[in-house]
Amino acid sequence: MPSKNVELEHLKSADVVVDRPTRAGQELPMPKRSLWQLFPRWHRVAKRWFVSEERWMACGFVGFLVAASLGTTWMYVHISYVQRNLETALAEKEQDSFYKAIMSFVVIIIIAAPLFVVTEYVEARLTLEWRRWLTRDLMGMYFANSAYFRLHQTPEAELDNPDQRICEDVPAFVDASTVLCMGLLRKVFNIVGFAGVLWSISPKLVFILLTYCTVGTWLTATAFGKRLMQLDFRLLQKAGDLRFSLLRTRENAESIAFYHGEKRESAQATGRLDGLIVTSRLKLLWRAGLALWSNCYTYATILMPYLLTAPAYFQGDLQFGVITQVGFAFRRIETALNYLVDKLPAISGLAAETERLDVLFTLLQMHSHPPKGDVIQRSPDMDAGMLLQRLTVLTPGHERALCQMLDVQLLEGQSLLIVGPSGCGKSSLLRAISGLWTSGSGRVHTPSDSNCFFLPQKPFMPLGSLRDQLLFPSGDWTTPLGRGRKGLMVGDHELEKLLDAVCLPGLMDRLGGLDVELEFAHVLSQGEQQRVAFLRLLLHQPKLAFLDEATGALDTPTESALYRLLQQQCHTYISIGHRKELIAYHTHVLMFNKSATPEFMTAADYQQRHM
Ligand SMILES: Nc1ncnc2c1ncn2[C@@H]1O[C@H](COP(=O)(O)OP(=O)(O)OP(=O)(O)O)[C@@H](O)[C@H]1O
Repeated sequence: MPSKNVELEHLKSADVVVDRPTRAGQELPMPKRSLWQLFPRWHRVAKRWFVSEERWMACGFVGFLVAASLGTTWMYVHISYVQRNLETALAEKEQDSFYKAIMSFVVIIIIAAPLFVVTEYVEARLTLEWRRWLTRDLMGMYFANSAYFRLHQTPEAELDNPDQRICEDVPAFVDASTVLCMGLLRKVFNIVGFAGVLWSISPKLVFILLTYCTVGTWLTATAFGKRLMQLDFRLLQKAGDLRFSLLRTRENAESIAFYHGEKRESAQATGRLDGLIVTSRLKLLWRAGLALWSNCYTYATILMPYLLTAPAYFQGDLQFGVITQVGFAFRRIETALNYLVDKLPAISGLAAETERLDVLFTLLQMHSHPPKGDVIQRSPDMDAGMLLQRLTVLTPGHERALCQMLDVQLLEGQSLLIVGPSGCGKSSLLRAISGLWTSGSGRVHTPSDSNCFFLPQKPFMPLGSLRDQLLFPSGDWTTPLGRGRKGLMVGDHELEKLLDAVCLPGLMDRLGGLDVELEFAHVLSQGEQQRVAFLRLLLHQPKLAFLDEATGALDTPTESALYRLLQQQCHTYISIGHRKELIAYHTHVLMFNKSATPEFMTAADYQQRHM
């Protein structure tokens, strides 16, 4: 795996916007690449499915579509000859040839009708299966090794709206790639097929047409392509920012309502909407310019076949049907050669989606593997207890050392209280021990991950029933395709007893049973959520538990009751807390001070010195 710095350099040198959701009105730098330079990036994203375990399915779909396109082109070439015979027969009043040509038409229609339907179906299936695979691939990387968390830790590698990239950019990328690639393939076949037809009539026609269309395509891509792509990129970003701002309002509805912060939030969302509209207006103008140029360019080609073939017809060197055939072939080649011009808006949209997905893939690849090199080493090799050896913890961007050269040994049955002023680095130490933060040095020895349990400051309430809340992160979970299960089977009676134990008697009845599904993050108070989280800890019976101000919202008697339970059921634990009453439930104390070298001592020593 390339080193993090090399990959970040790659992102920077690519002029990619790697930023958090933007402030209203804030103008972001846009990619400076031309459309042609984006091809390697498109290829990098597109090929993933075609080299995956599903490559046979992917290649099968593509193989069928290539064969169907060849068949379709052959049919169109055939139609041009049938039409030529038909019109010559009409002009020369030859009945037999006329009806023969009509019969040929009927045969072609009988073959073409089902072929078109099947081709359309296979193309749609290809798009669907590709989207399914790519979305799963991205989501797999997003959830692997806590990449969803790490993505937002270092400022230089933070990117805007990953959810939008996964949910909206993937289908748009897959749709546009399929439509454009298959369209391009058909056009190439058309060019080859009809250039042959034209060549057999007059090679001069082929040269004139090729020169005209090549110059036209180059002019269009240069004048409009880059600018449209940049605008598409900015539009996607602004749409994501607007959605992000509304999402944050929903997530923090209560706090915003208490603060009466709606004016500011609404102004911010409106500002983002305005930015989106301004960019959309600009894009409309550029698209109108492109349409004007394309129209002039295309209409000029209508007259060309007549002007080029009429002199030979007037001299009696060409049949009447040949003029129509030349017009037909000319139009098909011209449309094929102008494909890139016609599809420029779609191509610029695809370019923007490619850019955004490629950056997401690069960052996820960087974060979805455990980091190597100069980082904190973790060894999940202890049966119980914890050992920190010469541990130095830095903030993810290496701006600040939060603790240096820390040595701590905690044996089975011992417990540690981490104390210190707000912002000194207590939670960060737990992040480093759990492996979420890796910047720094030294070694952390703990029991295996499945034998450790972390209670964060803010309990997470997953979507699901009350039972799901209590068993999280284990228990059953439902997906549209069925139910999944991860260990831990607990009876209703036992859950009820545990609810009583964590001072939540009657919660089950109050909410309507264990299987009722509610928005628990809103229905339960902060303290109730902390007690539910505490129940999870008791249920999982870890060998080592970490509690980051996990009882901060509770009154002192309830907090004491929970800690007594913890002492009985989980003998080795580490807590962060500000209340002095907590010392009674711990054997040791780690005290952070201003020097970034925390002091490790017994609880008795701490009490002697500070109380
Ligand atoms: N992702 C980050 N990048 C840079 N600095 C960070 C990041 N996250 C936290 N910090 C900084 O690290 C310092 C320690 O934060 P931490 O959350 O560990 O404090 P704490 O001691 O647990 O505080 P509190 O008691 O208020 O919870 C803070 O100054 C914080 O601003």
